Amino acid sequence: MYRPRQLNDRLTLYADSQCWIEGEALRQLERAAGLPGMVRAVGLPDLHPGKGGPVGAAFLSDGLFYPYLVGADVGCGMALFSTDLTMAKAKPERWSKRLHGLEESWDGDREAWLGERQALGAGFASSIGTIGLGNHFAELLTMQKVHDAEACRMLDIEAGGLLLLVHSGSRGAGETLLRDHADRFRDSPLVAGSCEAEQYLARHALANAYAAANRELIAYRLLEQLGSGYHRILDLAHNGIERTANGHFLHRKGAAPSDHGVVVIPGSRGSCSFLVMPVGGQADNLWSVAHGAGRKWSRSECEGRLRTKFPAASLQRTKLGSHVICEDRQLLYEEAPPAYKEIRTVIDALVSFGLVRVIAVLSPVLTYKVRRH
Ligand SMILES: Nc1nc2c(ncn2[C@@H]2O[C@H](COP(=O)(O)O)[C@@H](O)[C@H]2O)c(=O)[nH]1
Ligand SMILES: [Mn+2]
Repeated sequence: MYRPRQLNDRLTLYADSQCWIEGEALRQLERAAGLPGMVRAVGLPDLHPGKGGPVGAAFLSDGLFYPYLVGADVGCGMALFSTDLTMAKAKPERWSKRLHGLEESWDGDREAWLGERQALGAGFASSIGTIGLGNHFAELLTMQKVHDAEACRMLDIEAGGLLLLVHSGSRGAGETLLRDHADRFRDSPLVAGSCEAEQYLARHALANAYAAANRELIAYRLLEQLGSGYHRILDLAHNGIERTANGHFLHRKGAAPSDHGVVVIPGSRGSCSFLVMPVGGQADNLWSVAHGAGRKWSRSECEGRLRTKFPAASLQRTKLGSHVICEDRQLLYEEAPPAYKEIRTVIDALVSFGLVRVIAVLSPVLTYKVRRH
């Protein structure tokens, strides 16, 4: 088993020589780990630079916490659902023409949906059930390889069945939460127990609940169009702050919780995703593992790098044969598979550090990003 790199007495990096990590991401990680009140920090193998701080990292602080480290999409995460659909009867080409409307307001009872999920106070009811732009998506996947059949059986996952992975967050709720904080405190921390800290944490809890309710409604809306029910296998937020049992604050920014059982770690719409089971105590890695492959290229450089080799229309199919619904030319380039790092190096690193074991490898069938209105 490999040992992680101890960058200083409070900072550990879980990346081996195969993981490419940008210098700026390391600088951001070191800077954040050195902030007042920080007890410990970890960088994960998908580490890459972010707006305020690094993405692919977790931070433990004492007596105060830093909203800006978690950013505007509080509660953003991955939810995985089993469906009634099978690969044998899948019609991805037909579905890619038929599926629609996940960028438009849901015409069902939004208040009831939010209320039943303790998310009504978050506001932004008109956005519930919408994917949002950027890196968010809903994706049907098939099982490419099963490593642990018993674990799959326990999770109610069948080899020929299609799974639905939804990546979305708290939409306007998280955005206004960070904006309101930054207007008053910029990147300063909030002091534990202060009125401002309690107010922030209360809105954070609502944003988290909203994000999970959003992912479930996206699943419901998409699968309703395909005549399928669903069953939630997991829902894990990779951006957020939680109070630990001993009163510390655990920040996760692009870090999947590894203390709630099975985790799905996506690659890109053109590569595999992995279902993994965390193993061991997980305290050294702050109960967190990678949340994805992590970006290799910034959004602004993608079109320039890819345009000559890949006409926009060619990006609506992937080299794995899957279909992509994305009627936004710029987004097609910004989120193209080459913009992301190699997921296998991330998974190999997690396995070699003894943090997870692989249960199954999933392959994309159809990815829904956005339809033009
Ligand atoms: N299976 C898919 N994975 C994707 C897609 N687009 C991005 N990704 C992966 O998800 C994470 C999300 O990271 P975040 O920081 O934006 O929360 C990213 O690192 C990629 O590995 C996709 O369309 N399908
Ligand atoms: Mn996310």
